[in-house]
Amino acid sequence: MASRCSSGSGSSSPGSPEKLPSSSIRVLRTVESLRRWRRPHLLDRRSVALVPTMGALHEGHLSLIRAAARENHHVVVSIYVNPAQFGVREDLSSYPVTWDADAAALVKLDRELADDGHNLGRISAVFAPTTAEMYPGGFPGREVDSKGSFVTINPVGEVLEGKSRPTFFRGVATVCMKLFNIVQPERVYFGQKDVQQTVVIKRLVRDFMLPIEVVVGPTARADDGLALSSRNVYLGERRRGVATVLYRALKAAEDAYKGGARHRGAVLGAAERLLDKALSEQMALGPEKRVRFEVDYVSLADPDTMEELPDIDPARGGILSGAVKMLPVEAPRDGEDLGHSGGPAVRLIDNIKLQPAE
Ligand SMILES: Nc1ncnc2c1ncn2[C@@H]1O[C@H](COP(=O)(O)OP(=O)(O)OP(=O)(O)O)[C@@H](O)[C@H]1O
Ligand SMILES: CC(C)(CO)[C@@H](O)C(=O)[O-]
Ligand code: BAL
Repeated sequence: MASRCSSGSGSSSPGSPEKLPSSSIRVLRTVESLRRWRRPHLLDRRSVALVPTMGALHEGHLSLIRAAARENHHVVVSIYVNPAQFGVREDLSSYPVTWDADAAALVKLDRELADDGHNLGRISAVFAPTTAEMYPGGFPGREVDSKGSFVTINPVGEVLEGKSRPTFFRGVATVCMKLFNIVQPERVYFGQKDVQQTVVIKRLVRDFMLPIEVVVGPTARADDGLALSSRNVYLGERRRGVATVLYRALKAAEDAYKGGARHRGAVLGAAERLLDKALSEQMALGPEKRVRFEVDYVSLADPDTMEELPDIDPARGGILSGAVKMLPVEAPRDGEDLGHSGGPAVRLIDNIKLQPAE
């Protein structure tokens, strides 16, 4: 369960660099300190990887760090909850901040990496800046019409997640451009769970000629298939039991594709039927038992543009994706676990890559 913690408590003595407790992982909080750490590695030709995160680390993040350590001499993990990507009515104020648990997870993983002879590198640094550091001209605001130095990647940033969250990809692209310029990584690691984000980042790298390789790691899932996500802590037990509905729906659509369906209606219809049935079953239960959810979208899109597909070209495959809003529990039972911050509505996303079939 996530806990709130206002600041990091790395170990340091006067004059020595701050490190995570009992480790060699440096904690760098300023652009200047990161650059100072980075400079010698530009000269000694040691490769540096960046794994950008917003903290509240889970196995999905750790799997990206493992992949980065296998292929690079140094791994930098950034932990920064970037306000610019949260809409004005989104969950910035309650987003889980779990510095101590994150630090412990990184130290444990770093030992594991050191013991495994197959890795090129380990976790060298955590970059944990403040918003004043990341937005030196002053934070430009979270409104759609806020003025400031933003990076926009359209039209891919306007559809699907971008339609529901109009400032989201502007915030992501802007902060990633900053992180890439600060860290100057050879490789960056992103998760397939946020598939549209990976497409936006690949465009950013291509269109701004950044000398960076974008690596996408597979979605880490719980045993029942739910995609791991920092926001899962909002769910509480009752909604957690139903939260796999989106994954099951996408699986049903994938099964239709694997069974030979190629038309959009036939593929997505399988997902929509599962969602309708699951919602009807929930609504038949009383308010003290049921879980209500709203489907934001279910999509079948081109893997390179995220534009909707009328049919699947089996030579190219496609991306099945969706977003579902799990509504707050209606009639909580005495002592019921409602989740982090009292269990507000929580928007879950997921996707499945339809592999080329021919
Ligand atoms: N289940 C997962 N498997 C693989 N990568 C993941 C998973 N969840 C997140 N990531 C990746 O980790 C990186 C950092 O993501 P972030 O810190 O936002 O975590 P998150 O769990 O996606 O949080 P949120 O609940 O806010 O979406 C992103 O590249 C994201 O795609
Ligand atoms: C890439 C990212 C760290 C940018 O803030 C964020 O969008 C995330 O955690 O996926
Ligand atoms: N993993 C995506 C970050 C966000 O939803 O803000």
